[in-house]
Amino acid sequence: MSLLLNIVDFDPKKPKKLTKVKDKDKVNRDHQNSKNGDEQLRKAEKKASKSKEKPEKAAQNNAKRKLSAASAATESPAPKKFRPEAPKGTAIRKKLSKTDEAAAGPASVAARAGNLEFKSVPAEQREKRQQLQTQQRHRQKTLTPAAGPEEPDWASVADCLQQEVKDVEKLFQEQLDMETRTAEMQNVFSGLAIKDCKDIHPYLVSLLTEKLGLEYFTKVQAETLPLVLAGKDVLIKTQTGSGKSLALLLPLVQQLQAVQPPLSRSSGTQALVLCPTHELAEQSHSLLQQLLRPFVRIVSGQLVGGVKRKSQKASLRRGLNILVATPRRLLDHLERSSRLHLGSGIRMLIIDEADRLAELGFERDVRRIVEAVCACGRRPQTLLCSATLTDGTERLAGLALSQPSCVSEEAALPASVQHFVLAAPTRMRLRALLSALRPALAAGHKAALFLPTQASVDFHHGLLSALLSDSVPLCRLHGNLAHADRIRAFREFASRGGSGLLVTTDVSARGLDLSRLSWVIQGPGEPQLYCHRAGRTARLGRPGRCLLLLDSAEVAPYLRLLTAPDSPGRGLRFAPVPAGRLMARCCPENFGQLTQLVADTEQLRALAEDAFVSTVRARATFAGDLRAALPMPHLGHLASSFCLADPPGVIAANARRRRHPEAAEAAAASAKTERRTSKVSAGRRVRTGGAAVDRLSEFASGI
Ligand SMILES: Nc1ncnc2c1ncn2[C@@H]1O[C@H](COP(=O)(O)OP(=O)(O)OP(=O)(O)O)[C@@H](O)[C@H]1O
Repeated sequence: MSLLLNIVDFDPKKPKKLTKVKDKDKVNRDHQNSKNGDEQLRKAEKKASKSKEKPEKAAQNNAKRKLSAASAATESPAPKKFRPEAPKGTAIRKKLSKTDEAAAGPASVAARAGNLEFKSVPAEQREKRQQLQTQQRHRQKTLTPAAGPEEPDWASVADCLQQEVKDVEKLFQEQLDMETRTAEMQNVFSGLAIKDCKDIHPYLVSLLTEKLGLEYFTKVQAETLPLVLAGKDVLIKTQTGSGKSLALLLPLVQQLQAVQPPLSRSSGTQALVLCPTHELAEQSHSLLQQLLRPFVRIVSGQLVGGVKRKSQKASLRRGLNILVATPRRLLDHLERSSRLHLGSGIRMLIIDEADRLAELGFERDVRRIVEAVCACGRRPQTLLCSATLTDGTERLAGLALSQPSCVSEEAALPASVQHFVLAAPTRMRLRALLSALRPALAAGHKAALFLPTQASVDFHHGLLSALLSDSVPLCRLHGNLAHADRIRAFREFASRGGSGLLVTTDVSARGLDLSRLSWVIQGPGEPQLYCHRAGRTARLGRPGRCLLLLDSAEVAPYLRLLTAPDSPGRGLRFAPVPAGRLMARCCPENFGQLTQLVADTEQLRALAEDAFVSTVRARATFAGDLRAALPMPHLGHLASSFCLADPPGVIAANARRRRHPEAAEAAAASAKTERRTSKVSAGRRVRTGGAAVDRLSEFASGI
C-alpha cells in the first residue's frame, strides 16, 4: 500500500525518492522474509503441540469426519464443484471444426471472434506454444534447460549438463595431477622471474626464491609491485588464488625496510593490515613474519578478538611497527589503550577482503579507523583488495582510496575449477553427501564441506566423525569456537598434505589458502558465495573440483541464477553427477539406519535438531532472486536431511527448550492455562452466550 501511495506521489524529477522507497520496501520485505523462518517453525510447533496434546481427540475427530462424510454421501448428493462459466467466445470456438479453421484461416477466426470481443489464438502461435511446452517437458526430464531467447548464456550450461559424468568412480578416484597443469598455471603467472627483479631488496629476492621456493611473480604481483613502489593507492580485484596476499605484503615490507633512519620498535606503528576474520589475520601475519625474517628490527603483531587484551597491550607497549588486525579489536584498543596512536605516522594501510569486511558489517568501523589514521592530516598510501566488487567494496574504496590505480580481472574464478552438480531429493541429501565424500576421501583427496550455519557444522562434524573411517582426519571450523581452537583447526588443515575433511561455515570461504584442497562441496547460496567457496580449490592455476548439492527441483532455477550474465558465476559449466548410481555404490547406510543412529545418540540428536532449526532460519533469510529460485523446502523433508524422524514442530520445540529452558517452562505453563481457559470458555459459550465468552476471552488474554 505504501508503495502504491508513493508511486502516485511520484515526481519524475526526483527518481531517487522512488528508488529509496522501493529499497525501503525491499528491506521491509527482506526483514519479513527473515521472520518467516521463525514463523514457519512456530506454526509447525503449534501444529505439533496440538497433535501431541490430543492424539485420541484427533483420532476421534477423524473418525467423526469420516462418519459425517459417509452420512452426507448417503443423505444428499455431493455439492457440485464450482466451475467458472466459460466466455461465450469459447463455446463458439469449440464449435468451429478444425477443418473450418484451416479453410477459413486464422484471420477469419479472429474476425468472427472479434464480433464477440474475443480474440482467437492464431494456429501458428498455438503450434509454437505447443512446441515450447514439449521442449520444456523435455528439458525438465533431462535436467538441461535449453537456451531461451532471453537467456543466451544458459545454452553453454545446458551443453555441459548433457555430458553426464559416465564413470562415477573415475570422477573421484582419478588422482589430480597437481603439478603438470602448466597451461592453466601460465594464465596466472607473469613472465617476470623473481630473481631478475631489481625493484626489491636482494634479501627479499633470495628469501622468495631460496626459502619459499618461488620462481616467477604472478600477474597480479607483477602489476601491483611497481604501482605501490611508485606511491600510488591501488585497488586489486582479481580471481581467487592468484597471489593477492604476497602482492599486498611484499611491497609493504620493501617500503618499510627502505625507511631512513631504519625502523625499530621505538618508531611506533607504521602500517596497518585490516582483515575480516581471525584466520585471515593469522594467515597474513604468518606470511608477513616470513617476509620480515631478513629485517629483524621491523616488528609485527596481531590484534584480533578472542585473545586477552592484556597480552596485546603488553606487545603494544613494547612497540609494533606493523599491526595485522580485525577492525573491532583495533578500535577497542584505540579507544581504551593509551599505547596505540594511529595518527602520528601510519605510512601504509592495507584493507584485505574488503567485500567480506563490508558484508560482516565492519564498514562503520573501517570508516572510523580511516578517520583515526588520517587525523594528523596525512593520508597513508592505501591498498584495497577484494575478489569481487560489491556495493560495500565500492563504498569502502571511495572512503579509503585516493585516485587509485586498478589491477583487475574479469573472472572471479580460475578456469581450472571443474564444476559438478549432484541433484538429490532434500530428504536424501545426507546420503548423497556421504556417497560423494567417501570415494573422494578414500582416493586421498583433501576436501572442504561448506555449510550455512554453525549448528549445521557441529552436527555434520559429529555424524561424519561417527560414519567415516578413523583414518580420515576431520576438522571443524566456525566463528563460535574459541580463538585457539579456530586457529589450531585452520593451521592443522591448511598444512595437511594428504586426505582430510574440513567441515566449516563461510568463515573459511574468503581468502584462506587451504593448501592443495582438491574438492569443495557446498549447498546453494548467494552466487558470490559460491565463487568464494569454490575459490578455495584450484589455487594458482592448479586443478580443483567443486560439487554443488541441490534438491532436484532447485537445479534449473539455481543454475540459471548462478550463471546469469550479471552474476560472478557467469559462464560456469556444470556437469551432473548421477546421484542414484553414486548413492547405490557409495552409501551402504539406508535412511532408517542413519535416523536410528541419530535417534539413539542423545548428543547427536540435539545437534541435529539445532542444525535443522538454524538451517530453516538461514533459508528464510534468502531474499530477492535467490528466494525465488530457492523457496523453502518441505520442512519434513528438511528434517529428514538431518536424519530426524520427528515432525518439524516437535524438533523446533525441543530445540527451543534446550536453548531457553526457563522460557520453555513458562511457555508450557501459559499454554496450559490457555487450554484450561479455552475449555472453560467453550463450556460457558454453551451456557452463557456470546457476551460472557467475550469477557472471558478478554480476561484470558490478560493472563
Ligand atoms: N609468485 C608465486 N609463486 C608461487 N606461489 C605463489 C606465488 N605467490 C603466491 N603463491 C602461493 O599461491 C597461493 C595462493 O595465494 P593467495 O592466498 O595470496 O591468493 P589470493 O589471491 O589472496 O586468494 P583469495 O582470492 O582466495 O584471497 C598461496 O599458497 C601462495 O603461497
